[in-house]
Amino acid sequence: MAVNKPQAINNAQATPHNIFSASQSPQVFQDLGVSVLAGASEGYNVCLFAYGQTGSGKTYTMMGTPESIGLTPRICQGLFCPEDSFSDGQNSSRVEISFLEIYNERVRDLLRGEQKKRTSLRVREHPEKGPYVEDLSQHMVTDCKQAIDLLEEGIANRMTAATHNHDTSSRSHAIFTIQYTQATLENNLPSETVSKINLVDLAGSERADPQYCRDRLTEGSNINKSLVTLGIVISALAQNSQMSSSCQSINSVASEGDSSTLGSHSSSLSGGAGGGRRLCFIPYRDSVLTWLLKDSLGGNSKTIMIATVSPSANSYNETLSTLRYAAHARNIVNKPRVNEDANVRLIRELREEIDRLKSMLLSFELQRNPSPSLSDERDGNLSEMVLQNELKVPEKETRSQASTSFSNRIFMLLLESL
Ligand SMILES: Nc1ncnc2c1ncn2[C@@H]1O[C@H](COP(=O)(O)OP(=O)(O)OP(=O)(O)O)[C@@H](O)[C@H]1O
Repeated sequence: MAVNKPQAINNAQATPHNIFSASQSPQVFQDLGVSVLAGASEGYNVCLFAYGQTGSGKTYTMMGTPESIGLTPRICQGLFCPEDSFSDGQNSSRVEISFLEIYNERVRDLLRGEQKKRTSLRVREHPEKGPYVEDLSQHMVTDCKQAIDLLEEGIANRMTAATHNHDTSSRSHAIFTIQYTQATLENNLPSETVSKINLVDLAGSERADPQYCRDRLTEGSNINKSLVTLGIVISALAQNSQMSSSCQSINSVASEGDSSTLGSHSSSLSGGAGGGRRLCFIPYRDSVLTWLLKDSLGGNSKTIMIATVSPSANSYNETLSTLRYAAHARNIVNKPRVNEDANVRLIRELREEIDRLKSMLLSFELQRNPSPSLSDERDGNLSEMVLQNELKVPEKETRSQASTSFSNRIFMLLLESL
């Protein structure tokens, strides 16, 4: 799936020897896992999900086996492993883990005590943070072993059953989430970034067989329903992204050709430059899976889709369908942003602005304009802007929800720098 500039990574993009025989070799981690860790260390949300027909290797890729560990445990290792650490000694980090499954359109916590294991949880939507699962347990971990223990506990609690193609088929979608919080001190200014890493192992799709028992049929129809919704969401997002980029190129041609026409082309896609076409509605809420992955699929996240396919000729139709999904997903352009405390960012930007205006004042001072009235007026305006920014910084500082010690430190630094 694309991320601002296309960075789609699926099997079709992997090196040729990977296409049908991707093993659990460290290469899969190198190709995908390292970019997940890099994105998280920069403060982005990251999502990696495996999609493909039943038995094609999703769980094997995401979780692995004791002999050949998968991407999820390797990513956990990467977070804690000193040689892969992105910390420079000035940073401190906190890791919290949650693990849920979506079974028959209900959310279950895979890391709950025995008695609460089967309780289904509610999905709610926060106006800023987006969809979340109410009462989902969060587990703070301080080393890799604790993270892997939680992963194993969750896998043991997950729903599996035998199907025609696969003896231990995953009958639920599993989302392993790592919340990675980093506190850093950059140019003596504190900042805190929070990245969410969603590692998703989807349930496999399979054609319904009337000989299955009722439970299996219900499971199958729910799995298929959510995967169909995922497909609709992916193609609608891809369509919107394509419309958006064609609109941008029309705008840039227009602005190059005649700047006076810019206003008429810069309207939203619904109407104006989109040639009358409207952005598609994205039916995220038609399934719990797409609702929970709303941000990962079409919002603030760097997202990678792994398409797993079977080499068997019998799976031709399923393989074709998986590759179609992957081809659509490649066209999606997400808008990831660093998840930084907004007040801390504003204070830093204002401080940069103060520095910029101060240096402008200084350079005007040095090469004074022969026309004193014009120069005085310009100097007066700049001084006014510097003063305005200086006033804004402490005001923002008071409102900041950031830690008091951090805030005081920023204020002291600003006072020192003035
Ligand atoms: N690249 C691979 N190398 C070796 N064995 C593999 C590979 N991929 C999958 N397998 C094996 O194939 C079987 C099915 O794989 P897996 O459980 O990962 O499928 P799945 O796509 O998750 O299926 P479902 O959707 O039904 O859960 C497993 O026994 C797994 O060990």
